[in-house]
Amino acid sequence: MTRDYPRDENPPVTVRHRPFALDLTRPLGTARGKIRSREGFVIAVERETGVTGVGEATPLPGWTESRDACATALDELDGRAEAEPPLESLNAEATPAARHGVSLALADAAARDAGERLADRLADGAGVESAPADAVPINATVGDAGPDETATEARRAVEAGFDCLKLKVGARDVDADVDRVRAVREAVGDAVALRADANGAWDRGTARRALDALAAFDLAYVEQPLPADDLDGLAALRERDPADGSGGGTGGGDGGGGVPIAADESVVDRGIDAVLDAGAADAVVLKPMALGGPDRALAAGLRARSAGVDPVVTTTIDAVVARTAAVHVAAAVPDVSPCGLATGALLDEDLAPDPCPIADGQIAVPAGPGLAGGAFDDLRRW
Ligand SMILES: O=C(O)CCC(=O)c1ccccc1C(=O)O
Ligand SMILES: [Mg+2]
Repeated sequence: MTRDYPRDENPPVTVRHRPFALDLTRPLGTARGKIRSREGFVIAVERETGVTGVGEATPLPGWTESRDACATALDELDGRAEAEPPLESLNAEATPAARHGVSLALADAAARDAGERLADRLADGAGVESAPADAVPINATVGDAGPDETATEARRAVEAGFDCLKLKVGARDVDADVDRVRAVREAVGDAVALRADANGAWDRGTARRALDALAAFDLAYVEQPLPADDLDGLAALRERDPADGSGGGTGGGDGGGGVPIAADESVVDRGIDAVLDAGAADAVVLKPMALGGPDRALAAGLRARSAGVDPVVTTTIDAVVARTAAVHVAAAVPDVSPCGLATGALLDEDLAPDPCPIADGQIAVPAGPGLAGGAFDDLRRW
């Protein structure tokens, strides 16, 4: 028999986890090095009602805790039946991936028990009034390669229906990146939105030079042109003074005719409030795995939105469970900008078939209950 629990009361759960390792089809080149493989944990929490929720903790060192630290945090929860949500013992700053995995599994279980989609559950919990979308706009992710290969990849993405592309920059000198961006713009034409992600590679002078040179290519934004902690530098690149009385992040435009700025690593390292308060960004990139869970990523997105800053949800090249969760998070953000959720094809293999079809530059939000109905049932049993 299923017992109903009021939504704020958490029934006892038993937590389990097991490791996985997945290779990328080919390494994703970034200014911070190549991502070649992803190692993480599938989490299952079983409620007293008999319902099992599934989650994923896939740490990416540099963005989250190490694999060992994640394993240690999860080991401490394993097999324990708890009346209190085990989330209390997981620190979102110290072990964000572990907290992500457990909070996702708990939310999946709660949504399944309630017969709701995860997106609806998340939106409800965060006080979002509008109903989550059934599909979310996405960008294609184009890695670091020479101009010809980058342009070919970009053209292929457009042929596949994408109208927003994000390319990695910052691993080469500025002139080489300008050549790559020019090659892509010429290959795809003016109707496609282009983003460039420097992953914090530039110093202030280089960033200024890069933005001036890239201004010719009508970029939707440059992501993390400066190191994560240089919030004042980011604010200055927007050509607006955060202390001029207009407040942080109220503009939502490009702050003075230049290239708009997005913050990614800054949100992880300094927190969403510091980024918004500093007026450091026109857009913020939110990675649920690095921010400690779908709930925390959604909360950050809503804070950004109310400060006039555009939220964008992306993955850390996660396996299918966490990618699907990120799709639900994005769906719960009203009018979300194109999100970096088309990363499944970067993996050579996966934990389960992908329940989120991509078409016409959009990714579908799976019907519930929970993450994706029965799609991950094999992952609940081991
Ligand atoms: O945003 C995307 O298109 C995909 C996600 C992505 O680029 C990424 C993936 C892993 C680690 C860092 C990043 C990043 O945005 O910097
Ligand atoms: Mg980024």
